[in-house]
Amino acid sequence: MPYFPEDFIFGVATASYQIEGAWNEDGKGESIWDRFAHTPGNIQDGTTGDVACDHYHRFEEDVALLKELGVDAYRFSISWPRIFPEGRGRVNEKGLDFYRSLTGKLQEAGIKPVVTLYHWDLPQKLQDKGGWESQETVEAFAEYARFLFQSFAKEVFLWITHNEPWVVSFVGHYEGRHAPGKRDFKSALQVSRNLLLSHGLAVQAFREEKTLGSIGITLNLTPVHPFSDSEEDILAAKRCDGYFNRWFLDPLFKGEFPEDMLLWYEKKGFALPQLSEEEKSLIAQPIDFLGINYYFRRVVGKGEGAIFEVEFFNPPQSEYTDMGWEIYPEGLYEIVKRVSEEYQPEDIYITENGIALPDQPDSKGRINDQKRIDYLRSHLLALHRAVDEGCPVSGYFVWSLMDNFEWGFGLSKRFGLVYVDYTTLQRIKKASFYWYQKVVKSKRVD
Ligand SMILES: OC[C@@H]1[C@@H](O)[C@H](O)[C@@H](O)c2nc(CNc3ccccc3)cn21
Repeated sequence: MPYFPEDFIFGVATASYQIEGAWNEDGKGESIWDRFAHTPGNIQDGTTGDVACDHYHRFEEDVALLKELGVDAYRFSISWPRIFPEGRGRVNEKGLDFYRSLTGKLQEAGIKPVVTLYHWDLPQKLQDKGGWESQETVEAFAEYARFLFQSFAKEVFLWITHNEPWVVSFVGHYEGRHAPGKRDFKSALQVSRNLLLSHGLAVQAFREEKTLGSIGITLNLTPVHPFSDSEEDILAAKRCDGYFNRWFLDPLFKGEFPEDMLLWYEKKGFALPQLSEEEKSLIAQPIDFLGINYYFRRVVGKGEGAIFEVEFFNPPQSEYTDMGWEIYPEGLYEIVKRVSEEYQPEDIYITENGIALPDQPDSKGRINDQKRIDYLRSHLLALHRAVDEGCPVSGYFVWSLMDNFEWGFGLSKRFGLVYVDYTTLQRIKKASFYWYQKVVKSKRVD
């Protein structure tokens, strides 16, 4: 029976724009996701995060759910425009008070706060001045981070500078499916560079402020498998591994963007200015842990697609989630092993893993999400194998505590251990809530 170490951290994760609501209350400034969701056509089901789970007003009820779940830690993000409505300068005290109240309730419940500084809700005022393409946002982020390190100097267990810089860069600035909705590969490359620089400045500030806790960054990593063992499919998989994984792993742990990708982008007309020695050191300064968000793998072959010349495949024999993502638990083992061996991070936390399902209450108001239990079990067993083989993994966070606003899909995709009825905002614990409660309590997966 696989037991996790006694001090292994089990938690759940959320993010500010996805759960808080109160989008324009108590002095909060507009974010790029407020603007993006208010723009017709951007969100598949036409909903917004204006109310979402109304966590801003219901956080005490939600902390009570966390306490009942028995988690060791709770990962949430701070809404930058709730603290600095214009991105920098004037502080919104009521915004700061909300997070002080939240961390206070967590402390009372014996739950460790894990804070993500940036989970995609950039102040719109900064976007109006170029957003992540601009040096001003890099500097503003460093100020925002330093302010939070000073304001929560002792309360936070883990600090995560950025959630998934790959998504911010390429889904937000190339694919255009996320805010700010740009479709410009050159912008996406510039954004990825600035996100890394801002991460480095934040880590520097963390060390200077002598803040308690640990600091790291969270990447969404996906194993990339070639569709066949043909030379061209293997090369296509290598290109995708560079695009999805090594583009951020290499600068963070080796101080350089991957050479093969720089050459490929240059060949495609996207020359990126070299990082200076100072920039390389800033980005690659030591961090205390790497956060990994794992959901699925990718299977690719040679294709005619514009920049990457790849085609994606969905293996017919696999099962898929409500997001259309393949269920591939071994991928969690693979990515942890690969990152541990190739990049030697000090520590690893699985900061997100979960599944979207078309959950609905039955005639008795219960939600029997057995498929979510099966997904979480299989991924925890895969993770346990990596831990058993000596990989430095110290914790695991389910995405998500409760159903929430799923970005471009709106409220239609449900990832929660707790169901949210968006007409009444009632929370209903799913079967997976009670299953995970037992795992957290026993540190055992059966
Ligand atoms: O989609 C589920 C979650 C999402 O709600 C979180 O805010 C975000 O951190 C998150 N990242 C992924 C995995 N990566 C990803 C890949 C392509 C598009 C968007 C996200 C899944 N999720």
